[in-house]
Amino acid sequence: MPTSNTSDSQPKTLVVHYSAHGHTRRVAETITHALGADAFVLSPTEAYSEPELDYNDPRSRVSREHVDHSLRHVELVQDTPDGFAGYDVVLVGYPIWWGEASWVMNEFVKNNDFTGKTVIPFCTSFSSPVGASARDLAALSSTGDWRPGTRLEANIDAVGVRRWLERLGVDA
Ligand SMILES: Cc1cc2nc3c(=O)[nH]c(=O)nc-3n(C[C@H](O)[C@H](O)[C@H](O)COP(=O)(O)O)c2cc1C
Repeated sequence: MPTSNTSDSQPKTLVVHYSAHGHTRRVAETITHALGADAFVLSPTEAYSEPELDYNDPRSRVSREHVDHSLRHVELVQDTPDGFAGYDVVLVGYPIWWGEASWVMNEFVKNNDFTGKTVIPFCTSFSSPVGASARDLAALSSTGDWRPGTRLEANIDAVGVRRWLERLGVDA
């Protein structure tokens, strides 16, 4: 449930993320605390097990989804955060999978109306840059003011979060 965003003059901010192994979760939690924002976690109806996430196994779930885009429909327990219409700024965090945004994000992006919202993508990865991942998510959504995506380090702190958003010119 919403915990903050008490002042009416402040933009109302939501941090949405998916994380398979906790790195993106850690960043999302840092951002949430730094901004006094609300949080929403994307949960696949069928959660990925460790063997299913094994990208070295060509038969694993994630490897098959990588090769065959028709398998990438990942149903979510909840597509739309409670009170979503009331948020001004939505930060969207995901891990990089094979250079792309984890496709767990796709249903969230496709099934929500971002009209009037500033959307700020961020990712974590082993080493890959954000690349086209954020632009690809923006292209999936026909609504919202999507800002450039940024790869963040898992150990980013509150000062780093503020610097990042200042660079983007975002008041969150
Ligand atoms: C299926 C899969 C594919 C991945 N592909 C890449 C990749 O192309 N480049 C990269 O730098 N890291 C890749 N990684 C590593 C993750 O992006 C990285 O560990 C990320 O921080 C994980 O975030 P999470 O712990 O929130 O899931 C991949 C991980 C998985 C599970």
